[in-house]
Amino acid sequence: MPQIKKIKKIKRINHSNLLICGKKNNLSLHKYFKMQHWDILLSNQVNKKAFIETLLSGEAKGELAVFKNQKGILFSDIAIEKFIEKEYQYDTVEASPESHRQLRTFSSGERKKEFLKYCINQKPDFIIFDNPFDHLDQASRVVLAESLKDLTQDIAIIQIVNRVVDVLSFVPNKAQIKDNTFELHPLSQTVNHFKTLNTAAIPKAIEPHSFHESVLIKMENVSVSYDERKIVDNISWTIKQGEFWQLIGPNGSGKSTILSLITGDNPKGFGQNLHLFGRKKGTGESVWDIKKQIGIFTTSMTDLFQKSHTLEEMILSGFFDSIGLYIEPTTLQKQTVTQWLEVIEMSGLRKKRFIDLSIGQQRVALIVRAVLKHPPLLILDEPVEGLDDENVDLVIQLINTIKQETNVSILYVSHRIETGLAPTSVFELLPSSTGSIGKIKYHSELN
Ligand SMILES: Nc1ncnc2c1ncn2[C@@H]1O[C@H](COP(=O)(O)OP(=O)(O)OP(=O)(O)O)[C@@H](O)[C@H]1O
Repeated sequence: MPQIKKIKKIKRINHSNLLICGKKNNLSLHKYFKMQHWDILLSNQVNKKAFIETLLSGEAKGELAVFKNQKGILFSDIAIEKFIEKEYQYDTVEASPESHRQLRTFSSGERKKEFLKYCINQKPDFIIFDNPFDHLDQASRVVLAESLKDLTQDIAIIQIVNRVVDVLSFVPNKAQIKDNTFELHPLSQTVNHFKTLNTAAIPKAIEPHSFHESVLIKMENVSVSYDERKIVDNISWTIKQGEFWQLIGPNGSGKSTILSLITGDNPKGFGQNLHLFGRKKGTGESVWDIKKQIGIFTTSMTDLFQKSHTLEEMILSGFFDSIGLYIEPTTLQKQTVTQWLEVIEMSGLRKKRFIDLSIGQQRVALIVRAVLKHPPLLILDEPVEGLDDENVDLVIQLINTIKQETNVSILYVSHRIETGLAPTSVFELLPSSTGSIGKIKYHSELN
């Protein structure tokens, strides 16, 4: 933004501030003079944690040096998780004292709202928002964007995003950071040409799975209540072999609840008309009977692989459903992983530690691990959250290829509709006062 415009804006803020407050001391004028709002697009190559540290510790350089000696606070999913853990551990209510409720009892959207109030109460000079729109449904996104816009009247904001679509139009200063020099570059809106995966040769399953019926999951009039509050009401849904479903629904509509029924983890499935891989829930099946039919990716799985496993070992461990590699893999298993690494173009990284890979590489590798045995059902729970546009593109290519080249059924859960993703069916949860009802929004038999 040209300097002249910035000065005009600063003058206006000072003026309105004087009108509202009657008087302002020099310190406040100084503060308002420095108030700048930034939107920064970060590639996944950038060490985000380190970048945020530089901002909070006042070590940022160049144009961001304005935040030196200012009190900053971080608004992020990790900060919220830490709060939830702390409140749970000490049995306290800190983030939302007026509600007398712990943060964990709120839905994702509500948590963000409560935590934002908490951040504002700390009276910071600036707040860093790390991908604040992740995990939010469309309506909650609009509400949060409005709150951020209002907030810019009083507190400087620095929004850090990984996707161009999340850049806010009302934030005047925009830049992108491409590497760990943290150097600011002008934000380019041009369409990038991303890498194309070599997806022609997806390795076949070493052993065909043992489940051959066409219906994998069948729920009829399934309902779940918590504390006498109905969450999902009379859900009927069938998932068949080879289908590609996307499960959508606003925050709190019950998507995770439905997933936990499908994975056999939710005891509320007992006594209901719920059939998992040919068996009615609660007829003596073991959790293992269900788990072995499912390959799963959730973002929290990344944290499981924090030791010094190499990329190759991490993927190989998928054959044994273990977190580390404790059994010597067979030659065939090693060959299969070698082939997969070629598909995802990561052969050169096979001996690199998984934790040293970029977040996008980790994500692709974890999805490969989940699909390694060609399970009847692959569950992908928000697989592109936190990724930049380039890595989103890679993950979507991989998912579409799994659909085209294998008979694995895919259940993809996300708030975002990705333009490149091609689910053939969509199941939607629609909240009501008596729990969410389920609706097949779209279903193609041509799988
Ligand atoms: N164990 C539980 N005890 C009490 N309430 C619960 C429990 N698990 C989920 N809920 C409530 O059930 C509702 C649905 O939650 P669920 O996590 O299934 O929704 P979701 O669609 O996955 O939400 P989001 O998109 O925000 O992750 C929420 O109001 C949640 O607070």
